[in-house]
Amino acid sequence: MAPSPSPAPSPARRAAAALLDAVLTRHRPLEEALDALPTDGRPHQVRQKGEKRPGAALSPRDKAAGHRIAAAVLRRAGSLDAVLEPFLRREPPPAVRNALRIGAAELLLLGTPPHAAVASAVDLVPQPFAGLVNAVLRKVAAAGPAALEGLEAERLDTPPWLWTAWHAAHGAAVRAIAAAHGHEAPLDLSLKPGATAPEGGEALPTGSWRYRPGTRVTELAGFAEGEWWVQDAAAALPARLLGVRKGERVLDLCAAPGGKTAQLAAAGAAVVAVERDPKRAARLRENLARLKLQAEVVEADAAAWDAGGARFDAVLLDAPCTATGTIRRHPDVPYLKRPKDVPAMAELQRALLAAAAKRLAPGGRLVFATCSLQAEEGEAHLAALPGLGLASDPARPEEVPGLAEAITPAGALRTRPDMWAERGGMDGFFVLRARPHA
Ligand SMILES: C[S@@+](CC[C@H](N)C(=O)[O-])C[C@H]1O[C@@H](n2cnc3c(N)ncnc32)[C@H](O)[C@@H]1O
Repeated sequence: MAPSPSPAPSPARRAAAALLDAVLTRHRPLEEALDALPTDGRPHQVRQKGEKRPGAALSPRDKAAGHRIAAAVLRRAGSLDAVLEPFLRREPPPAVRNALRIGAAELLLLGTPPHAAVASAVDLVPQPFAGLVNAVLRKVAAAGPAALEGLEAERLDTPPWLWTAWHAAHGAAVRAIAAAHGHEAPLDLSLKPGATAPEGGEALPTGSWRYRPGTRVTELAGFAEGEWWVQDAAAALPARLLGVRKGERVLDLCAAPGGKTAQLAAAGAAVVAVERDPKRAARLRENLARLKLQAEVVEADAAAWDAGGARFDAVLLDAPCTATGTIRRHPDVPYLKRPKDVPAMAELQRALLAAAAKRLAPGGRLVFATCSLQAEEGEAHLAALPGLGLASDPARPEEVPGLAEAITPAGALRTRPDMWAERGGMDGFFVLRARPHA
């Protein structure tokens, strides 16, 4: 009698395996891989390489569960591999390694009952590897979450080049930064003036509202009505520091998806928002429409666009960067970025900063921001200001309530994921404000 085929693994684990393959093997962004997962109702194509059988349908719930499992693996892959290490005689193929990581994450981090975690990980791999995965994960299950104790998780879960760079830039805080990356971030909202915050949130001193990690936007009242938008508390600081007033002409460079455009427009400024990527510009327009806010959206390269010679009272440049300040929200970042990306991004930022300075009216002010923890993409840009005819305009503690610790000796803002740790942390941003030389 032919052996009966093994049961299909749960759609959520199958999705998690596909997401890990995309990020770890093919170096694709997690969000792109998530978007590529087929939505409910269609037979899904998430299969192991060479596998013939069609998969089950992937519901939004399974997709969310698969995302959660994959994110847990990405956050703690170094620690999970260290637990698995003693039980492996040789390196398994990537798909088997990922199935082991999924099983170990379910056993040690996500509280899945051992039988379900082991059986479903076994079902993810081709038959010749089923015995290995079963044997290894049974040993991990026997050790339980105690297997993680005593490991130097912060270092194991951080690529060495990032650790070295953060240690050089942020000193002893590197350990707390790395520890913060082990946890899912809360959901932060920015509210339109006069809007009521959805229930269950905490008002933060800087004006954002915070909801527990895992909160879904669809759970909260007021989304469709355009009462608020999702924006990390630290991401709301650059526009806050620009301090725009009603009627001012404001230029928002590198604007999509538009969190900062929305802040500026909601403050009553006449905003011109420049975004190079047409798809992202379309998203920016959609977001503004939902929020019932106005801005002129220009699809252009901010480094080359001259605004027809126009000058602005205030310019915000939220420059593209390596995004190492957002690892809590994007745990794929450490696997996608390489050391050489940092100087390349810093060079692009210098060009954009020079272009932004040219658009500034006499007496105007400019805010430059990146969501990176790398000093080359942050603190190093201060040195360029005099050459651009600008002087730093230091942030004052009353402008960032509860966050005076983020003001650097040079007057810039440097937030880190370990700040406000008791409240759930914040993204890592660098923000400088400057004005033309007197
Ligand atoms: C950090 S994101 C901006 C986030 C946005 N400011 C917000 O608050 O929602 C950077 C954006 O810059 C855009 N971008 C990158 N290079 C650009 C350029 N040369 N000119 C204009 N936009 C650019 C990217 O497509 C991306 O949408």
